[in-house]
Amino acid sequence: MPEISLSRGYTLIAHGPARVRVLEGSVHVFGATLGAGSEAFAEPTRSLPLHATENTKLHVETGSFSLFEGDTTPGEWYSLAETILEEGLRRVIVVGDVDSGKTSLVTLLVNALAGGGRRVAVIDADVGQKSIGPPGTVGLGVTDRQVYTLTSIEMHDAFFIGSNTPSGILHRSLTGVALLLRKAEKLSDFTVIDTTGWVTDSEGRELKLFKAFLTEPDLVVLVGDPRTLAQIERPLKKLFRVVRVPRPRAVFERRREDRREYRRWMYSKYLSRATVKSVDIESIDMAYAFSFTGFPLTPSEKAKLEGILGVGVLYAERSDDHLGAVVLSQPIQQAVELAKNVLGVRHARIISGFELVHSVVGFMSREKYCEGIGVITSFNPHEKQISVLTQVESLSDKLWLLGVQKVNPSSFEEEAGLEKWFI
Ligand SMILES: Nc1ncnc2c1ncn2[C@@H]1O[C@H](COP(=O)(O)OP(=O)(O)OP(=O)(O)O)[C@@H](O)[C@H]1O
Repeated sequence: MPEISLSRGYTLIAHGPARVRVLEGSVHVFGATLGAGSEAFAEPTRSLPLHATENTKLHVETGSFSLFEGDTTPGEWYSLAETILEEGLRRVIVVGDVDSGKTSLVTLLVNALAGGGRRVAVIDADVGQKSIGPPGTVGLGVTDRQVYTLTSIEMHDAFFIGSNTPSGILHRSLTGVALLLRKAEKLSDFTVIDTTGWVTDSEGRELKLFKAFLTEPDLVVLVGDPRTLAQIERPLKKLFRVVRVPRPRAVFERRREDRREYRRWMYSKYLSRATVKSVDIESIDMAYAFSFTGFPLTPSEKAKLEGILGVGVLYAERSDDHLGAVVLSQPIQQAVELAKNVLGVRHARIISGFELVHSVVGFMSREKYCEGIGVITSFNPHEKQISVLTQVESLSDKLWLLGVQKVNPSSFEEEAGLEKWFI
């Protein structure tokens, strides 16, 4: 691939996946300086604006490129960063529409605030288009150095919400932000919170409002179209300091397929060193599910249940209002109703176990909200074993959080997921 001479003042936008090496001179990417010898990688479906601050020579490998005159990053973004640093605004939340440039602005703020002994925490609550932590999580990373992309900040911890959208589970997203903020502020001088681009309907607006109520930011930054953000801006202005900044002039909008492809890349990143581990189903404790949450039935209760259902029962449990069972074949509905009556429960979840296959799970421990994620690869009814592709060790001492998303463990492509609370 060719060498490119980039004149001072021009911006070369690399569309990922793309790799660029600076041969001579230097470029700025969201405020981070890349000098001669540095390399930059634009993630699949994302773009990196390389702004030449002097006459520069680049070596470009793979990817496509566009050239712009001037800096495509708005001047207001740089002034905003200066204000935050000068006034010591420790807690900043960035809110905006999809593809408004939120993540890029957060990157620029990190670059302006980190360094000189200062540490910056980023809480990445953009669960569908993650930079820090796998998809379906709120992630926390801390850095004391400049980064040209947030994905290079290591995940310190995360909170698995179990879905690529907070829709219907706002409480999980809010709890994740609250818990990680507590951790973030022990580790850093500044915390910047990135959010999803979901700002338009009532649930999306509520999520943003509650995130602000919960985090009590020193500054709310609204990025993008004022008309889209008006219903968030007015209430927030009454309570907090709010500033509005424009979106960059060269943002490249991503289609639904691009967003899926980006998630595929992120899943592969977090599962690339994973191995398949097998666990006895009786040793699992789960949340975000009905199954694996009740008291296991004794052998005699299980035998009685088999008699009522008329099918082999591998595992069964109950709580005050639910019966959960893993069975060898599906019983008839009347038998399930009879079992509910006999046990005096309102709900029955009778599963074969195969429903779980390819589900994404999160693993929580006492030390970390998220030790990592995994993909259930198989269910062996006769051995009562579940196998999971994961980097996490010793799965039976973790709390399993069952996600609704399914992912193919070989290609990492998303598959149709579970209905919430189906299992
Ligand atoms: N100044 C800029 N010049 C060129 N491209 C940019 C600039 N700022 C952002 N982009 C690109 O535009 C795309 C969208 O930006 P970004 O991901 O920051 O927006 P977002 O609002 O966080 O998106 P999402 O809706 O996924 O949350 C990205 O590929 C990003 O690299």
